[in-house]
Amino acid sequence: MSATIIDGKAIAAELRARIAKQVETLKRDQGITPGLAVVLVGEDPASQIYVRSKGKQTVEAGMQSFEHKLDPDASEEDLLALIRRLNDDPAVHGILVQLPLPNHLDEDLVINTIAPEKDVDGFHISNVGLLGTGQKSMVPCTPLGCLMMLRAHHGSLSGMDAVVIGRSNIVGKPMAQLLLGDSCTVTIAHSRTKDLADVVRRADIVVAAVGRPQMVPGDWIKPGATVIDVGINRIVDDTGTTRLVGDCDFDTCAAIAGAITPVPGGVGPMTIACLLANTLTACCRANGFPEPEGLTA
Ligand SMILES: NC(=O)C1=CN([C@@H]2O[C@H](COP(=O)(O)OP(=O)(O)OC[C@H]3O[C@@H](n4cnc5c(N)ncnc54)[C@H](OP(=O)(O)O)[C@@H]3O)[C@@H](O)[C@H]2O)C=CC1
Ligand SMILES: Nc1nc(=O)c2c([nH]1)NC[C@@H]1CN(c3ccc(C(=O)N[C@@H](CCC(=O)O)C(=O)O)cc3)C=[N+]21
Repeated sequence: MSATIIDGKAIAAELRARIAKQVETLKRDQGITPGLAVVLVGEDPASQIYVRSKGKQTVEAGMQSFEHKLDPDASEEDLLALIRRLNDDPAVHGILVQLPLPNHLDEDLVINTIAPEKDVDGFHISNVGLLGTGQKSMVPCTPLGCLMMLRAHHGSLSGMDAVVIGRSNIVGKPMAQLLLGDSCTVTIAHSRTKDLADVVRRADIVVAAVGRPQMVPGDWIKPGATVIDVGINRIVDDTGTTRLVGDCDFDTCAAIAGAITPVPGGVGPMTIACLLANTLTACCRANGFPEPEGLTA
């Protein structure tokens, strides 16, 4: 293996420590505690794990955590009413509705009901538009975490060729916007892309956000390129044990890449740290305080 491992877990811990310090100052000097509300509809076990871990890290950063659990068959009306209540609650600076939602709920409607300034996921159409036009917005946590790791490793990304595999609204598209904002030449690949291997081979930066275990092999990677693996896939390996793998085949990619993020311990921890960063940013904006430095794009 030759690649440098980009240690998302360590970078996230450092980010959370900086956030905790600023939260403490905010509480001491202004008497204000940033608050994050997380809404979970249903009982998806993976979602429950994420929500628990978000709540724990929110409290560890000195913030208030509000958890709202709704039955899997909760009505859209009830969910929208809850969101409106949280929009009006001055103790809540950030609102996250865990996705995916059960099929009977209109995801776009639900997201667009969140007040844009409290939309710490950055999924509201206003935030998507602001990001796309280079204006101040709430930036989606996973792509923001990826950008922070890329900047930590490279400094400037200007002029680099970046390929994002995946075009979802929550990862692929905002990731491409952020890379463009940092002056990369960006290609977005997806399930209809022809000759994906050749497209990926051109990239100095590969961001894989597909949801297919170990899909990207090392021989697609340009020697020395940086690989950011967003995928979180649970597989049962040859020995019968369940483990977490990314969208990239770690061993073969690490043999060729210049740098790579591991799964677990890469993008995942950065996502949660960026959620806390967005909550602090939202709290400062809501109160007219100066924005904390280095927490957003
Ligand atoms: N670490 C973290 O914090 C997070 C991790 N994730 C993980 O990231 C992964 C992607 O998530 P998400 O964006 O929500 O997933 P989606 O399922 O919404 O999107 C997957 C994308 O991959 C594309 N795709 C599927 N198959 C192929 C293929 N064979 N070749 C090329 N492209 C393909 C799809 O193309 P098309 O549009 O044509 O269908 C689609 O654009 C998942 O593993 C998810 O668990 C997600 C969020 C946060
Ligand atoms: N509204 C909304 N916003 C999200 O940001 C959101 C969402 N819905 N739905 C689900 C996805 C997924 N996601 C992850 C967050 C952290 C880890 C994470 O911390 N992973 C650990 C491993 C955790 C484990 O062991 O399962 C790691 O990669 O090291 C993973 C995945 C956020 N998402």
